[in-house]
Parts: sequence; C-alpha cells; structure tokens
Amino acid sequence: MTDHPLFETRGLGVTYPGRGRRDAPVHALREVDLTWAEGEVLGLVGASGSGKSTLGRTLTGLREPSHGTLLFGGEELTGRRDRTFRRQVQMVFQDPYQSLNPRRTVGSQVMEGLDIHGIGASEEERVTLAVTAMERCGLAPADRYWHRYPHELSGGQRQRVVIAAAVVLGPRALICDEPVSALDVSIRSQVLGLLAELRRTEGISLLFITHDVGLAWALCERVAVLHQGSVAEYGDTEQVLGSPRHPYTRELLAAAPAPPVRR
Ligand SMILES: Nc1ncnc2c1ncn2[C@@H]1O[C@H](COP(=O)(O)OP(=O)(O)OP(=O)(O)O)[C@@H](O)[C@H]1O
Repeated sequence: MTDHPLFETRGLGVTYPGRGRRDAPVHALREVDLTWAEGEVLGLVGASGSGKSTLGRTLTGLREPSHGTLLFGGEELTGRRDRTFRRQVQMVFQDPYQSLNPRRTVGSQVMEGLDIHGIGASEEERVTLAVTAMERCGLAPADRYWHRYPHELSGGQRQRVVIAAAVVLGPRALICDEPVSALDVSIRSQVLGLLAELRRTEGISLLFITHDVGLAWALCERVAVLHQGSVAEYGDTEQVLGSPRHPYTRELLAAAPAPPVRR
C-alpha cells in the first residue's frame, strides 16, 4: 500500500481519428479527473458510447491519452507499460471468448501468464499456483477443468477461467468491462460474488465498468457517471445514485429496468 491513489487521471482526454477520411474526430474522453483508491470498488457507469471502455483501456495502456495526465501509485504513466504494471493491472472483458484461445486448454491458459512473467521456480510450482487460482475462482476440483477447451465450458465457467488467469498473477487491480453482460442472468450474481470476494479476501481493487446503474449501486463504493466523454457526477455511491444532482444521472436511474438495490 502507498499513500497515493492506485490510479489518478488529471484532465485526461482521448480523441479517436474519424473512421472515414471525411469524418470528424471523436472526443471519446474530455478532461476526466478521477481518483481510484487502492482496495476500492469504483464503478464507471454511463450509456453506450459514453467513453467507459475507452477509459478502462486507457488505464491499462491499451490506448494512449491524447492529453492530460495518468498516474499509477503517484507515478506518471507514459508509453509502453512495464512488466510489473502488466502483472499488477489485469482486465476482464465482457466476452470471455475475446480473452481465451479456443485452441488451448484451460490449464495451459491459466499457466501462460506465469510463464510470461517468470513466476514460480519450477513447472511444478507453477502448476500448483494455477490449480490454487482456478479453485479460488470456483473451478474446483481443478483437474476436472484443466484439460478442457473453452468451448467445452459454460459462459460462466469461461469467465471464471479468465478471472483465474488474472488472479494467478497476484494483481493489485482488476478492470472489469461489463464482466457479466454476456452471461446468463442466472449465473451473473455468482460471478459478481466471486469478484466481490476477491476484493474482500485478496484486497484486489476493482474498476467495474457497466451500463447497469443497479449493478453499480449494488457493488461499488464510489461511482463516476460518464456522459459523452465527461464525468457528469462522481463520489460515494450512496450520494451519487441515492441523491443524484446531475440530470443525466437521474435519467440513467429512471431508465434502469428495476429500482437499484443497495447490497
Ligand atoms: N477505435 C475507435 N475509433 C473511433 N471511434 C471509437 C473507437 N472506439 C470507440 N470509439 C468511439 O468513442 C466513443 C466512446 O466509445 P466507448 O466504447 O469508450 O464507449 P462505451 O461507453 O464503453 O460504450 P459501450 O457501452 O457501447 O461499449 C464512442 O462514440 C465510440 O463510437
């Protein structure tokens, strides 16, 4: 732990060039000032196109800011992220197929990061770490899943493999971009429960990107509402979603399919 926030953005902006030659550039993020504290579950909510994924990808280094400053543990991040950062900050995407290789077994995919980062003194130790992470993520006993391919698993199990492949590296932060939107409604709460538990037991900070204000309300301590690339409102979840001040936040809450429930 440091005294610095895990991540901090100051005046962060991301502009994409227009898709066609005649198209105007898209200002996906404008002047975003946010703080994500170590150990915190921070929600990023907003409608489709509000810039949520762009912000998540910019934090991980998949996209470079066009302007502004991005700090990690108080240090400015520029250019290619180093190996330590890539180990400490992991992403979980909406569609586990996007993250998994269909031609490789579950065990080899959970092991892959350990090989890349040179973790574990021997193959045996790496296998033990992978088995522990899989079982920690609800894939127990691990040998039941180890030799299977992604298509042989359910959507929820695939997402657990993705989470296990991140957790095995001992990350500080998980950036979860709509992690349950592609899953069957009946198993969403199990995967959300796993993420909440990882935060509680391992102290992993969570950034929870969602268009679903109800989920943010249930899971997050603080929430930032993004509207057309800008932060409309930001603060404690109770305050932002319980007594919204910005008309856009009220609109999002009014459009929620069920009244949000605080967990
Ligand atoms: N690679 C790209 N090139 C050009 N424009 C892009 C690119 N990626 C995203 N955009 C545009 O940037 C804006 C923000 O997109 P982003 O995907 O970050 O929003 P989002 O809130 O995550 O939306 P969704 O919930 O639909 O994923 C949108 O107008 C989108 O069309």
